[in-house]
Amino acid sequence: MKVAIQGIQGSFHQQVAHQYFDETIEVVECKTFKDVAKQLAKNEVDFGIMAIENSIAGALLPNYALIDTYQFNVVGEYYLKISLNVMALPGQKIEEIQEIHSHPIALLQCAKFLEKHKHIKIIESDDTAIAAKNIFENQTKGVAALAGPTAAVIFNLEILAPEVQSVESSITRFMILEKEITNYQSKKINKASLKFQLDDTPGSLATVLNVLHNCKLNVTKIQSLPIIETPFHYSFFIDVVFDKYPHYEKAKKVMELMTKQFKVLGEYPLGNQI
Ligand SMILES: O=C(O)C(=O)C[C@]1(C(=O)O)C=C[C@@H](O)C=C1
Repeated sequence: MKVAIQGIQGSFHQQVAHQYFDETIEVVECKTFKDVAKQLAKNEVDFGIMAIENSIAGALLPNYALIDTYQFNVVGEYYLKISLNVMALPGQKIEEIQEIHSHPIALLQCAKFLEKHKHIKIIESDDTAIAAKNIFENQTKGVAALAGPTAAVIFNLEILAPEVQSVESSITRFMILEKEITNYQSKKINKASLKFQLDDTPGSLATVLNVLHNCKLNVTKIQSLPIIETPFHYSFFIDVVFDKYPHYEKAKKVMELMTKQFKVLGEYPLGNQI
């Protein structure tokens, strides 16, 4: 089975791929999330994995847009604890570090640390592990990477400052994507990701939320995304959790009538919350 991820060996996406599936899968490394989408769209891989939100840095909005425009199906989700560490070639002190390289979402998670070390220049990289790999391959002194502990082991780097995320518990939620739904998922479905638009009239969103409440659905996330063709109008992306599938089916029928462009992005089992 082939699974496309953004990042290389030692990245958080790679960890998720092996933990969600198993060690036997073939991981297809991509430079960008767009490349992950292209691989999946061309049927080059069976699944794609995309980070969708982090508990400190917030939503990865471009990934909402990719999942929507490529019409992928969300077939699962995975929550991973993110431990970010400052790592560099062995024998250096934090005072000697002039640059720190990492994925932009990882950098955002460490804003407090970076604020305290103003002498360090912040440079964005494609993923956390590639930042570590570049230091190792070029044997660059004075440069650190912000990455997970596995990257330090793989690329022989020393951890100068462990766990520098702004709060101890940083968790990223990842979406497991398929182009066409297969029957891989045999677990109970109790979560759904939905998208819709509304007329810009008073109470239109409140009415939808009331329907969800009346149908005993718990809204776990609501995200709006601009409709780029009509400035300051938005699409809504909502995640709901439910005990009984018929309750969700009822809500879905009402929402199909009440909203515009209603779309189910995926129905899947709620991931294990950390
Ligand atoms: O750079 C990595 O290691 C990734 O897997 C990417 C990514 C992200 O896209 O948010 C994954 C989890 C962390 O939140 C930080 C970075």
